[in-house]
Amino acid sequence: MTVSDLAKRYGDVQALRGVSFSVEPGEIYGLVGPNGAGKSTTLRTLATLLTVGSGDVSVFGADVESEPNEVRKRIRYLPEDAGSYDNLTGRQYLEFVADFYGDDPDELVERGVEIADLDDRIESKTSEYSKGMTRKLLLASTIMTEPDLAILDEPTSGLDVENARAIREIVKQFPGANRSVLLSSHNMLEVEYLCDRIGLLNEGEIVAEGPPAELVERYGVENLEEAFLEAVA
Ligand SMILES: Nc1ncnc2c1ncn2[C@@H]1O[C@H](COP(=O)(O)OP(=O)(O)OP(=O)(O)O)[C@@H](O)[C@H]1O
Repeated sequence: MTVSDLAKRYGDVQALRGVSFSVEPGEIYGLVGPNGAGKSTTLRTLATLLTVGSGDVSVFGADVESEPNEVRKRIRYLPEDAGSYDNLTGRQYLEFVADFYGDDPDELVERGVEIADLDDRIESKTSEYSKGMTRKLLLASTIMTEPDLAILDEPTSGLDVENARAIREIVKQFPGANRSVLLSSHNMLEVEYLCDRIGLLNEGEIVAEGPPAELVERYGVENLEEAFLEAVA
């Protein structure tokens, strides 16, 4: 997956100013930056939901603008504010999603139930779920289909410590030889733990990129938060 010199404007707002990065098979790549840096805009463009302003964006060789259906076959996207269908139980929601994918929906649902790890609450209506339970269900429904690329927008935002940790473990387990993750976060500790490489995004530009430990070393600082401050200074 490659993003090359992506720029994007909303009216007067220049949201992205020439963003370039790639995600290699098997890795977890994090786009990290403050509110408004352009993380969601980048992820939504990759997920074929926004037009490319200028630049090139391709996923496994397919161009997101000219071949969006090819891209959609290979990716799954979890928006930050995603909801489920309130009148379904957790299991029914997984069944609903599984029917769109794969030849064996039952197997997908079983995998989803296992990933969500909600015990018997999987049989409860999702309208009764806490935010953490909903996020676990949605993340399970996103990755149970084993996409080549899972695009996760702020997967742990707004969750308590325990739920955030559960989500991180699910994400950490996901990559395989041909499966990678692109996520966004403004939590530096989280990306330090999760990501093989990160891109520090600020005001629509990647100001530094590399493995978290290498960035810390490059700037001669104690942690990623300080590295970010140095990179934008
Ligand atoms: N639909 C829109 N219309 C106008 N401006 C927008 C729109 N969506 C995003 N923007 C602006 O584009 C810039 C980048 O926004 P984006 O949501 O991509 O950032 P972000 O890094 O995901 O931030 P957050 O962490 O707050 O979600 C911001 O200045 C934002 O106000």
